[in-house]
Amino acid sequence: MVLGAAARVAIVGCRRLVCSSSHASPLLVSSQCRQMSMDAQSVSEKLRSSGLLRTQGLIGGKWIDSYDKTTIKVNNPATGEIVADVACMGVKETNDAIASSYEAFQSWSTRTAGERSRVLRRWITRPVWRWRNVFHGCQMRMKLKFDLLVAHKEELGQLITLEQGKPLKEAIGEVAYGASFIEYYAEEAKRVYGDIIPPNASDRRLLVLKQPVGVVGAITPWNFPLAMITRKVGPALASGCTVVVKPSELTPLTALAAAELALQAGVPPGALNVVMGNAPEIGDALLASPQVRKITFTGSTAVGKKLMAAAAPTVKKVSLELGGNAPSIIFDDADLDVAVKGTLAAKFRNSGQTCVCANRVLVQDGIYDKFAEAFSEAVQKLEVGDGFKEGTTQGPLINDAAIQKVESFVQDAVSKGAKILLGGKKHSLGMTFYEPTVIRDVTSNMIMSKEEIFGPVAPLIRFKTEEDAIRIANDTIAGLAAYIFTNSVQRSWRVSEALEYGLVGVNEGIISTEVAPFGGVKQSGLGREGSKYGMDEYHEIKYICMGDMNRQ
Ligand SMILES: NC(=O)c1ccc[n+]([C@@H]2O[C@H](COP(=O)([O-])OP(=O)(O)OC[C@H]3O[C@@H](n4cnc5c(N)ncnc54)[C@H](O)[C@@H]3O)[C@@H](O)[C@H]2O)c1
Ligand SMILES: O=CCCC(=O)O
Repeated sequence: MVLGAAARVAIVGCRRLVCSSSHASPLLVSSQCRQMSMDAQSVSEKLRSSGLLRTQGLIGGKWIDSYDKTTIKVNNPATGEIVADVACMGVKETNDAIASSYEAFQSWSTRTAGERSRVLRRWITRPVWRWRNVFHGCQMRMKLKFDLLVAHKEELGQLITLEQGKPLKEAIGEVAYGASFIEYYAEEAKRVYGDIIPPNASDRRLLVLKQPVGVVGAITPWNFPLAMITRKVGPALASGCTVVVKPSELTPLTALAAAELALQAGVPPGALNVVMGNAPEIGDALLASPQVRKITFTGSTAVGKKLMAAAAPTVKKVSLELGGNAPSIIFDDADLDVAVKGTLAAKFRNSGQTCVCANRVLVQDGIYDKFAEAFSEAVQKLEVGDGFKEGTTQGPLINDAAIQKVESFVQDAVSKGAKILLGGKKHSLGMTFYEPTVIRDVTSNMIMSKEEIFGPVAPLIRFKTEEDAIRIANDTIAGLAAYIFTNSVQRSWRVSEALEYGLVGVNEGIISTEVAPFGGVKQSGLGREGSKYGMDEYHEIKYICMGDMNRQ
C-alpha cells in the first residue's frame, strides 16, 4: 500500500525515507542547519536537564532509539538551527508499538471509569503527600498538588516555540488549551452511559452498551504540537482505548515531553506510545494492522483522503480533522471595532497557520473602505519576530515550502488585479518570516479564495447582499469554521443556519474550546473532537437483547 510521501522535514540518515524526494524542504537539509543561538541553546539545555527534551520514541513504556539508530533533525523555524536529533522510526517500531498497545488494551479497557479518570487527572494534576512543619517542629502529612502538564507549562511552551516558532505567550496558551482536554475527559470518563430501550416483546429486555473501540492510531500536525494530541488522547484513554501517536516530524519534541509526563502520571506501559519518523511507513503500518481499530487524523485534506482510502481494507473507524477555508463575513451593521478585533484574532493567530483561520474576509459594500482602513491599521501593529523575543506576536512560518506557497498566492492575486494595502512580501528578518499582509479587491478566481493560505495574509472580498455573502462563503469544498460580524440577532441566526460549516463564530474570532464540538463538514472532515461528542468517536455501540425473561 503506497500512501505517497508528504515529508517536509530533514531526515538525516533515515534508512527508509527517500531523502532526495522532491517533497523534502531544502531549508531543512542538514548542511544548511546552523549552530544554535545562545538563547535557544540555553532553553534547550534547561529542557534537557529537566528530562523533558526527549529524543527517543516511546514503545511499551520504554524510551527507545529507532532500531537502526537513524535520526531526524528537528529545527527551530525562526533560526534554522538544529534543536535535536530524534529517532527516525518506521514499520518495525510501529508494529511493536501496535502490539504493546493491543496488550495494554486488554487491561486498560477493563479498569473502572473512575480509575481511568484518576490517571488522566494526574496527567495534569498529581497529588503528592509531604511532611510539613505545622507548629514548633510538629509535623503533619499534607496533600499537595503537583501539576504535571500545567506546572510544566513554561517548559512545554518553550518546546513548542523552539520547534514550531509561535510566540512563547501563545505557546504557553496552547499548553493550557491542551491540558483542558485532559481535564475535560478525565471528568467525562465517568459519564459514559448506555441505554435501556422499551422492548418490542414483553419477554425481552433491550440494552445498549458503549465499549471502547480498541487500539487507536493518532496522526497529528505541526501547527498545534500539543493540543492536537491531547484532543485525541484524552477521550481515547478516558474511553478505555489505547493509542499509538504519530506526531509531525517537524514537531515531535512536544509530543515526547507530554508522553514523559503521562508516564509520570501513571498511564500504564503501552497505553500511550509515540513513534515518529517516516510518515508514510508509519501510516501504512497503522492502516494495515487489523489490531488498529480506529485512525484519528488531523492534517491536510490531501493526506486525510489517502488515509481514509487506506483504512478501507480493514474497515477501520476514521475521524478526520482537515483543512479549512474560513470566511469572516463583515456586514454593514457590524460594530467596526468588534469586527476588526475578531477578524484579526481569527486570521493572525499562529501567524495564520490554523485550520480555523479566517482565509477570506468578506466585507459588505457599505463598510468595505472603513473596514479596510481600520483593519490595516490594526494589522500594522503586529510585531514580527523570534517567538522567544518579548513582544513578538507573529512568529515565522513553519518552513520554506510554506513561504513559497504564500508568495505564489500573493503573486497570483496581484496578477489578477488585487491591491496590496500592507505587507505582501517576505519580512526583512529573512528565514521564514513573512510580513502581515492585507490585500483588497480579491475575487473568486484568485487561488487564495479557493485554497487554504496558511500564512499571515488577509484577502478582502467585497459583497453586496446577505445572499451574496452566503453564496460566496459556501462556494468551497471546505466547511470547517466561519465567522459573522453583525449587530442583527435575526441575521446572525439566518446566516449561521445557511452556512455549510461545522463551527460558526458570531461576533467572535476565537471559538475553540474543550467543552464544544470541533470539526468540519464537506471536505474538512468527519467526526468531532472536544465536548461529549468527541467521546463518542472512541466508542462502539453494542446492543444486547435478553430473551426469555418471563420464564419462572
Ligand atoms: N481540522 C482541524 O482540526 C485541523 C487542525 C490542525 C491542522 N489542520 C490542517 O493540517 C494541515 C497542516 O498540517 P500538516 O502540514 O502537518 O498536514 P499534513 O497532512 O502534511 O501532515 C499531518 C500529519 O500527517 C502525517 N503524514 C503525512 N503524510 C502521511 C502519509 N502518507 N501517511 C501517514 N501520515 C502522513 C504527517 O507526518 C503529520 O504527522 C492544514 O491543512 C490544516 O488546516 C486541521
Ligand atoms: O489548527 C487547528 C486547531 C486550532 C483550534 O483548535 O482552534
